[in-house]
Amino acid sequence: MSTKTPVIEVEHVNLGQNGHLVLEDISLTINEHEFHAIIGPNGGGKTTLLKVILGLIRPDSGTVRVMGGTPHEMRVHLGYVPQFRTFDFQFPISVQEMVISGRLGHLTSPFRRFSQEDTDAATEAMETMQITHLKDRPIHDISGGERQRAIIARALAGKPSVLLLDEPTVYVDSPTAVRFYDILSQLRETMTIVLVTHDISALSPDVTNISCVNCRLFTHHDNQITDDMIAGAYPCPVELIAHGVPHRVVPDHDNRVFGGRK
Ligand SMILES: Nc1ncnc2c1ncn2[C@@H]1O[C@H](COP(=O)(O)OP(=O)(O)OP(=O)(O)O)[C@@H](O)[C@H]1O
Repeated sequence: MSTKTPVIEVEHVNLGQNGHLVLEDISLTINEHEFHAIIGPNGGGKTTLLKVILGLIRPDSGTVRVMGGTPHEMRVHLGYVPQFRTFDFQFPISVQEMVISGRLGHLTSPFRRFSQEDTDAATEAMETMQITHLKDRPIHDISGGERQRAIIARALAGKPSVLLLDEPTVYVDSPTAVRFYDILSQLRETMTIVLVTHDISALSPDVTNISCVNCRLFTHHDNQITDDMIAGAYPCPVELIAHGVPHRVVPDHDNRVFGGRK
């Protein structure tokens, strides 16, 4: 029997923002080499949960362990791909300069220059994301899909053990998203992947685990989106995950839930 090694352990996390409870009693374990999707409606707390895991926001109560340590201690093992819109693409740097900036967490001093190891890691990350041909182009001069790949290459340059991505397919078309998910599936051989998205119609068939967040967390520790997860997390009809989408991971379901409730 294979043993699972937890890399992220969230226990009884509560967090309020501006007097509103955003995360309520969240407990979640993500094991090594999982491709874990965190889904949920807009404003449901997905990004906030990701930031708690990354140690960017402290919960009001509860604990977060990353590879047995605190998120702060283990920061160098976490690769973070924030939402696309948080990047300033007018910054006058090339794709290669952007990608190698993902090595900053590995510098032992802010005054140290990038080493050959840093350059090699950036080169490898650009190869993985298939953007080597763009390396000398200014980042303001490439397409949205290419920018998205550059952001992910930047995270990969840090050689993370866990890659956390926030809405990575929002600005890419369907064929690009499919290629992108193929790359993520390959990356899973060497790292754990945590992907946040509200767009459950575009989930990869290779996702191994799905958790649903809407203040509280609903999960079944596998890759099924079940009636009770949807009923718990989505306050309104969810036809968007329904029919005609290839590779869907929704099992037989109760029309009362999927047809529009509440
Ligand atoms: N810094 C903050 N101050 C006040 N409220 C906040 C802050 N950050 C998040 N919130 C609120 O917390 C809730 C959850 O936000 P969050 O961004 O985590 O949701 P999400 O599920 O990622 O949404 P989306 O799919 O729209 O990106 C929202 O109601 C949001 O307005």
